[in-house]
Amino acid sequence: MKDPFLITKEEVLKFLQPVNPITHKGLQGHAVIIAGSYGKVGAAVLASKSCLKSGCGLVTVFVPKCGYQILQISIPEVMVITDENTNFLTSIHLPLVPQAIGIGPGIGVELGTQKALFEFLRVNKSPLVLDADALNIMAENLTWLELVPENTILTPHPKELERLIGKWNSESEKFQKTIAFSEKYKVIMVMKGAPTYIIIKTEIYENTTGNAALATAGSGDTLTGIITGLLAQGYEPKYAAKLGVFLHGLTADIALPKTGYESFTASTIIKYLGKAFLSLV
Ligand SMILES: NC(=O)C1=CN([C@@H]2O[C@H](COP(=O)(O)OP(=O)(O)OC[C@H]3O[C@@H](n4cnc5c(N)ncnc54)[C@H](O)[C@@H]3O)[C@@H](O)[C@H]2O)[C@@H](O)CC1
Ligand SMILES: Nc1ncnc2c1ncn2[C@@H]1O[C@H](COP(=O)(O)OP(=O)(O)O)[C@@H](O)[C@H]1O
Ligand SMILES: [Mg+2]
Repeated sequence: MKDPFLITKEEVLKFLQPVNPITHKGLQGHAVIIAGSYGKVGAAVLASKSCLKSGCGLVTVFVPKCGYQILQISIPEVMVITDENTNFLTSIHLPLVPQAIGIGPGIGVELGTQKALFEFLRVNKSPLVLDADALNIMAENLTWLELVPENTILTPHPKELERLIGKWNSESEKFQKTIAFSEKYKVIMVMKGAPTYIIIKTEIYENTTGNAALATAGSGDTLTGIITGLLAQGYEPKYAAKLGVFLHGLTADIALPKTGYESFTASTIIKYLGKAFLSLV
């Protein structure tokens, strides 16, 4: 295995985009988050809130009908479109072409949702982040990966990674298989963990931020929102992935002295995103 490149503050400062003083929401990117099902609407709330707080101009969330009021009340800044179905997604139609889409947190693996994901992938042209149940569905239908745009970002945790690439017998085999997967499907693999690695074809990047406080429900859902928000702002996929994991980890490093490991939650990631951005400039 090649030595990984480190994702450090110095590295991310090379491609961090400055904010244009005369920008407006229409220039800051419109992101869509497709997430949630009955009992897991929280995943949609966390992903869309973190997406907005990554600097994106407009965020629309697509949820089953059961998520409508929850979203509208918990995040008034986010626009909501609902599926025709009540408890899970069955038909994903967007009345806009967004600059980026994040799909998967909390959507479940119902047959109707699987069909909806396939139809969505057939027509979608926007840059994409695939997470959670979108990955679980794709793992059973690997040929669908031929439908995704080049450099689509996949964000598996170790179990999701195993579902995608199969079991491994050693760390080096895990990397070999992930590299082969990234090359075969022309996708960026964010191998979440402690630490998180990003695989782009044969290149390996190792994140230098983050700590065990991130081992909490919804932590990955917020990462999906952050990376999608950065993609929508025009970051190239490789930079959106690197900056996203760096900022996500940084929130935990900044918050830890105040929250301790125990009381840090996914909402704390969102709360500290501003401080993470500020610590870069
Ligand atoms: N508030 C919410 O609505 C939440 C919704 N969630 C959604 O719930 C669905 C199920 O996701 P889960 O990830 O819980 O279920 P999975 O079945 O995909 O993953 C859980 C399994 O993965 C293993 N695993 C996870 N991280 C690991 C690590 N770092 N090292 C080794 N093993 C690891 C666990 O031990 C467990 O066996 C997803 O759609 C997800 O987005 C979760 O994100 C939790 C919060
Ligand atoms: N011990 C740890 N140290 C650093 N980061 C961690 C640790 N445990 C989990 N994380 C991070 O937290 C996130 C967990 O994602 P995931 O398992 O998808 O959560 P969820 O599905 O509940 O939202 C990943 O970004 C992972 O890298
Ligand atoms: Mg997850």
